[in-house]
Amino acid sequence: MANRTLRTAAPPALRRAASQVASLAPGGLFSGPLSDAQLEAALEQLYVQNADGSHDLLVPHRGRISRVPIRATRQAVFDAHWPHFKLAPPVVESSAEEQVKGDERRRVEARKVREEGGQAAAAAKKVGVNKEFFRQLRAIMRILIPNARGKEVFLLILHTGFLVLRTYLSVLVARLDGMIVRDLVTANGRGFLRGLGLWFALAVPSTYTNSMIRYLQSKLAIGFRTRLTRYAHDLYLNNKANFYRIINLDGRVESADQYITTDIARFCETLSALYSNIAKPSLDIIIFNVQLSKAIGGRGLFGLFCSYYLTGKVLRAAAPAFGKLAAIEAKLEGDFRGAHGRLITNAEEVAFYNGSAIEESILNRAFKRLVKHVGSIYRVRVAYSMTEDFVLKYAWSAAGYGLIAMPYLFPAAGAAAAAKTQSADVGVAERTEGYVGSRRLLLSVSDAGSRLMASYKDLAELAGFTSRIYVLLQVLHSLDRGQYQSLPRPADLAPGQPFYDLGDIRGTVRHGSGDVALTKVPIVAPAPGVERGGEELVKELTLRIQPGMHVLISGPNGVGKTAVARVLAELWPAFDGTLELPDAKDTIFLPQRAYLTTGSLKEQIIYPHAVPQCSKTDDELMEILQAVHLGYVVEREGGFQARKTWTDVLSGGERQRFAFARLLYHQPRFGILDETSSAVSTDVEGLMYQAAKERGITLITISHRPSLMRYHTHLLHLGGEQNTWQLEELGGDGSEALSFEDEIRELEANLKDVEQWQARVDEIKRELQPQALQAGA
Ligand SMILES: Nc1ncnc2c1ncn2[C@@H]1O[C@H](COP(=O)(O)OP(=O)(O)OP(=O)(O)O)[C@@H](O)[C@H]1O
Repeated sequence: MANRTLRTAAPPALRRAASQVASLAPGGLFSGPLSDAQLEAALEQLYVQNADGSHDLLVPHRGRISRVPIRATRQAVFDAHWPHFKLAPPVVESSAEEQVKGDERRRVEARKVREEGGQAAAAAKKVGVNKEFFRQLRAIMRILIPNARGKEVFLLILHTGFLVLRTYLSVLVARLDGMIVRDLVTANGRGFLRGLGLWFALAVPSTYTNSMIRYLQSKLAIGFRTRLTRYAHDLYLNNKANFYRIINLDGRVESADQYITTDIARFCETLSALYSNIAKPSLDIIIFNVQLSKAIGGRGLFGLFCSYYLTGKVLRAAAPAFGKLAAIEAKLEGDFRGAHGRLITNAEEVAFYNGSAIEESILNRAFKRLVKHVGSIYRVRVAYSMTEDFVLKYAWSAAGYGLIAMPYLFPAAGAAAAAKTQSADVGVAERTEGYVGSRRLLLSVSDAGSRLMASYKDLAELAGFTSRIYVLLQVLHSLDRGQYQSLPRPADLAPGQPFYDLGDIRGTVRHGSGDVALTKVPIVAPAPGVERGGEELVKELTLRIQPGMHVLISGPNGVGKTAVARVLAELWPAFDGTLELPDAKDTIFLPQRAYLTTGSLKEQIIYPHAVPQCSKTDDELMEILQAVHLGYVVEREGGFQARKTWTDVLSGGERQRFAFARLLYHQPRFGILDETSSAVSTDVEGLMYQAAKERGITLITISHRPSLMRYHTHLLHLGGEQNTWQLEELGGDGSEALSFEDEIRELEANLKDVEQWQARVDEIKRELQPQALQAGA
């Protein structure tokens, strides 16, 4: 969609198309080709809201639009799963001495986790096919197969049916093989031709069965992936902003995007492939061995099993830690992808600095680490593959030859007597038939065995992916419940000194208040997994902002101004005191960087509303844009429905004005603005502030610009000694507009004083001259 403007449809046509899209039955499909208007309507209208709160996505696909029902995971489901994902409670030490030792151990562990790049990386070192792996897999299976009547169960049953059918067909093929060779040896042309006909007749169901097995395996993988991705999304993107917490308030998972996009996909593919890779050869081995036992007898079969057992032992001992290697590979893939993501996000800045060379070396370093690791996996695989090949292809076959030959070389007495009565030719033919059949079965067993052994390697790799997915879900579950990493208070911290541990948040938050109020709330920069805890930026802030009280927050860089906004937005916790907040819909936060979403021009104004929620007409939206001096953009960009990469086409100031337009569109009771107009000229800035106040929005502004004081009634100054703060009432009602004329007048008045200041500077310089100082002395 990059930089592509769709042809603007006439509004009535668009409205008609939109109503067609909305009236489409759930699960329904628009048959193509769609008109431009319909396509626009569907692109614009991301989803259709249902009466029960669920929504149906409108997904354009190959010139059609399908309506896909999406049901959010219910809280009851998360509650039921929580016991399977929660961390084991810390061991309670009985004596004070043990307590100290336990605390030290937790500190060392946290340090190690940090050094190793997150919990997932640390966990990767312990993965393998063990009890913990099966526990984690069971917990994830609850998400993949939520009930016995689900689609996945049906797919599994069908899949199993085809697996059995394929094994049965293989047995038939083995028998037929023997018959064809027998007819050849006895020069039975008719029998040979009949055998060939049967051979082709069997080929049709065999090829169909093989294709169906692959198809069902892929269906199962995509079904699992859909369930797991939706589950992770529901936890990641809910109203608790867990996507923010996982990045900023928790050090356990790095690059969550890699987990959700790539690791989940690889986990599901490996899992569903593993089912066929284990079920099919296991079934083959059982059925083929039953068949073989008819030819080689009970003793032969016992010998065969002894050889399986021995080779299994040898291979297991020779197998490297595939799970651990796979988990580390996934982490390194994540790092590499993350480095690329960072470059894309900051492309313009890097280009301005001409920073390609250093960025390339950062990317290459991440890639090199990945390649080195993958190279080492290949190396360890060479030795393992050699052992596997030798054991499964050659040792098994040799043992098999010996076992098959037994009945022929050492026939039982009765069988030998019977053989004598038959003609020599018939005896040779039957022996050949028996031998070829058994030989094919044996080859199949050997093949099944090697697939089973190979699937042990897949199982070990699955253990690696399982551990990563499990850690992701565990962290998301615990963040969703407000449970963070906790560390003990450092022993050397003075008793009166505060220690801010994310595991010990004591503040109270009350929603539904008419004001924004903080009572003795310390503003603390959280530090997940850091021994000394969070850093106090502002000491116990107490402040009540009532409607109509416009507060400007100022102070030096890094003092904690944005941190106050983060606490008010509940992104950072209130470690102590009481926070009173209005309902979420009554407050809008405009962050420092003006965020632009993907979608149409209209969606930039109404964000985070989606089109179906838009409460204003195009004319009303135009009025809002004019209030922030952006009216011209609609025509320039091709209408409200135009879709572009907005960060590329809007200037910095325009982006900030769009953010202000959002404030006017939502018209909340409180607007918390963080340097929202730093790139906007002062005259337009003044008009925007004026427009917001006229709409009854109480402003809480973070800014370094003193010119903004005139739009506020109070000044909160941060950055006093020992993190103190000061609230000052500003003169006036904050309603004075600043125009260019006002600013010029103000500057001219200041210029008048310049002569006086210059005279004073000269005076000071004179007084500081050495002669004057000596005279003074
Ligand atoms: N995600 C974070 N995790 C931990 N500490 C942070 C985080 N973001 C910022 N900090 C720290 O919190 C302190 C306050 O940051 P904040 O962004 O509130 O500063 P500010 O007063 O708004 O500065 P500026 O005027 O430069 O925007 C800084 O020292 C910074 O190092």
